Amino acid sequence: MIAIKNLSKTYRTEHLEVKALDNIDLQIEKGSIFGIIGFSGAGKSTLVRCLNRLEEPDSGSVFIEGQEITNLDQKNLRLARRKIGMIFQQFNLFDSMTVYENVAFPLQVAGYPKNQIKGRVHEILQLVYLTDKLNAYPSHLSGGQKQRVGIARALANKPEVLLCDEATSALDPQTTYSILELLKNINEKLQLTIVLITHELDVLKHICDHMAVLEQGKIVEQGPTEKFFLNPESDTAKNFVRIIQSFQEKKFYAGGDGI
Ligand SMILES: Nc1ncnc2c1ncn2[C@@H]1O[C@H](COP(=O)(O)OP(=O)(O)OP(=O)(O)O)[C@@H](O)[C@H]1O
Repeated sequence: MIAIKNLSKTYRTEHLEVKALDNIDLQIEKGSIFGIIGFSGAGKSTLVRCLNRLEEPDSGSVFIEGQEITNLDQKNLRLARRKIGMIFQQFNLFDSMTVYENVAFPLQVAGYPKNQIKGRVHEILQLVYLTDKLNAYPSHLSGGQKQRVGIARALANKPEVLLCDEATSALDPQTTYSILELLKNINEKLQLTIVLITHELDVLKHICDHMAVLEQGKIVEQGPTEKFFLNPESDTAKNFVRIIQSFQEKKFYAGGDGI
C-alpha cells in the first residue's frame, strides 16, 4: 500500500510562490491501478514525483509498503527507489544505448552479475514483447516500442510500484490502447501497484480501478473510477465529464460512434 500523509510542496522563485501540493492525504491499495487526474498545473507531476522524491516535499510523509520514503537518507533512498519504477511521457531512454543496454542499466547499477542480468533482461523483454528489438537503438523504434522499453527498464529491478507520468500522452490512440493493455497485463501478472497521472479520461476509464481528482494542489474527490463518471462531485470532475459528454454529442450529431 502507498500512504501519503499531509504532503505539501511549494515552489519558490525570486518573484513567485506556487503551492503545488496542499496537505495531500491519500491511500492507494496494493495491486490497484490508481489514476490521478487534474487540469494543467493542478500538481499531478509534483505529486507523483514526490512519491520517489525526484521532487522533495516540504512536509508530510510517504510510506510505500510500510517503509517511510520521506525520512530516508540518500543511500537508503537509492535502495528504496529500486522498488519504485517510473515511466515518462518522453520515455527518457539513453539514445546511445541499445534496447538491451537500456534495460540492463538499472541492474548493472544495482550490482547484479552479468549472467543474471542477461537472464533478467531477456525475461523482461519477453513480458513487453520486444525480444526482436534487443540490439536496436531507440531512434529506430516507434513511440509505442520506446515506451515498452521504458516499461521494461522500470520493471527490471522487480519493483512493487510503477509510477506513470503522462506515459501515453505522446502516443496515438491505438498505441495508447496497446500500452494500457500491457500495463493491465503486468498489473495482473506481477500484482504491481500502478499510479498513473493523466489528463485523458479515456485512459482512466480504460484501466484505473480507483482515482483521485487534483485541483490547485488539493485532492477534491477520490473513489472508484466508476463513481467519477456516474456521479462527479468536484468542479474539476464535473468539467471533465461535461467536456467528454459534449464531445460525444458532437460526434453523434456528425454521425460518428462517439468515443
Ligand atoms: N520547478 C518548478 N518551479 C516553479 N514552479 C513549478 C515548478 N514545477 C512546477 N511548478 C508549478 O507548480 C504547479 C504544479 O505543477 P505540476 O507540473 O505538478 O502540475 P501538473 O498538474 O502536472 O500540470 P501539467 O498537466 O501541465 O503537467 C504549477 O503551477 C507549476 O507552474
